[in-house]
Amino acid sequence: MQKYYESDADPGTLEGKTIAVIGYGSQGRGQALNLRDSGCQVVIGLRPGSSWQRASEDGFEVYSVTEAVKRADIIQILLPDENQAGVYRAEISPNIRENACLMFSHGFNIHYGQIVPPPTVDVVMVAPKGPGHMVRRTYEEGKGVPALIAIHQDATGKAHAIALAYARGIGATRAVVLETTFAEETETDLFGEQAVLCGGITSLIKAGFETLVDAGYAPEMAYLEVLHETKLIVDLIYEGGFTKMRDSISNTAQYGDLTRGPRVIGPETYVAMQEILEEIQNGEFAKEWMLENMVNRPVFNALTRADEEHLIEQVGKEIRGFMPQFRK
Ligand SMILES: NC(=O)c1ccc[n+]([C@@H]2O[C@H](COP(=O)([O-])OP(=O)(O)OC[C@H]3O[C@@H](n4cnc5c(N)ncnc54)[C@H](O)[C@@H]3O)[C@@H](O)[C@H]2O)c1
Ligand SMILES: CC(C)(O)[C@@H](O)C(=O)O
Ligand SMILES: [Mg+2]
Ligand SMILES: [Mg+2]
Repeated sequence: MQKYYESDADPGTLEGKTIAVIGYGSQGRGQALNLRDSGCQVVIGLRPGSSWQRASEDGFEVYSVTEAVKRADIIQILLPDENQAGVYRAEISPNIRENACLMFSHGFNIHYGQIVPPPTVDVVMVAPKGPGHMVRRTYEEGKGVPALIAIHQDATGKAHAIALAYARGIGATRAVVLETTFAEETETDLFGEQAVLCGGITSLIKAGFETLVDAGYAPEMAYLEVLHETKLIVDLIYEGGFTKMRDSISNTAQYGDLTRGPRVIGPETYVAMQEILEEIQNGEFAKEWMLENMVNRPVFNALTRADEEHLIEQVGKEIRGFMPQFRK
């Protein structure tokens, strides 16, 4: 797999170019602040609302999406995936300059054909492999979050150099940048967040919590055991893989881990993961998510509310309130 580091990117590629960051949420804010600190010229494109005020308070020139796109050589679309196609049709497509570079941090809309850019523009991806808040925090610490780059369309012959320079601007080349395709990024990203990072982990924690509470143990005990300590264990895995984590836990824990873990994540889970991956690959998930948005998200809202009201969230709020590391 092709990998890039700091010395592979030429920051001069972005000299004299205006980058319009469209959207100022998790990724928009993190990427825009990092780019500015790296010496890039950045404007923000938004609709009126709370993000507008935040971007202005952070010292950015903020415009409507239409005005920002008119000023831009590079347009990084950091709107929610479900809003991108509508905004693209109404405000980006009519105003985009010939030879501009259209950029994404996730391939969803290009891969599933929701946005079809004209052949006169570059279409690239720079996708940080981490939440936007961490993109900013690690940059401020002098480090970076790894990123993926991909080229969908190279109208100018400079698409690759722009993507790499942008990745450097957000701090990603301080870690590592991997070359991929829109298809590979989209499918692996959706699978990861559904089956492991977000869906898998919350379901696992919830199942452990409910099992302990249903058996009569105190919710506070269950919370500390299966949620709070998850981070401490995952930090060790993150730093040095399973081996470092297992070096740090007791032999008793390690024996339980090796013999009981596969009973929790057994053949049934592999089948479910396979099905989830197939729904991503054949476009079924993308279609379901687009339709869910068209009917004002009944499933999304009901399931979000149910989890917000779950005992684990109430107990967690109370326990974190006692711990100094969570106080602002
Ligand atoms: N959240 C992450 O950490 C993360 C990580 C990797 C990739 N991504 C990708 O980055 C992109 C942005 O995701 P996010 O989570 O940062 O989004 P977000 O929901 O945090 O922020 C979206 C921003 O767009 C603005 N916005 C929404 N609708 C708008 C409209 N119609 N017109 C103008 N502005 C509008 C919002 O006010 C907000 O500023 C997505 O493609 C996502 O898949 C996100
Ligand atoms: C941060 C994630 C989960 O990795 C990203 O893919 C997202 O969609 O927010
Ligand atoms: Mg994602
Ligand atoms: Mg992701």
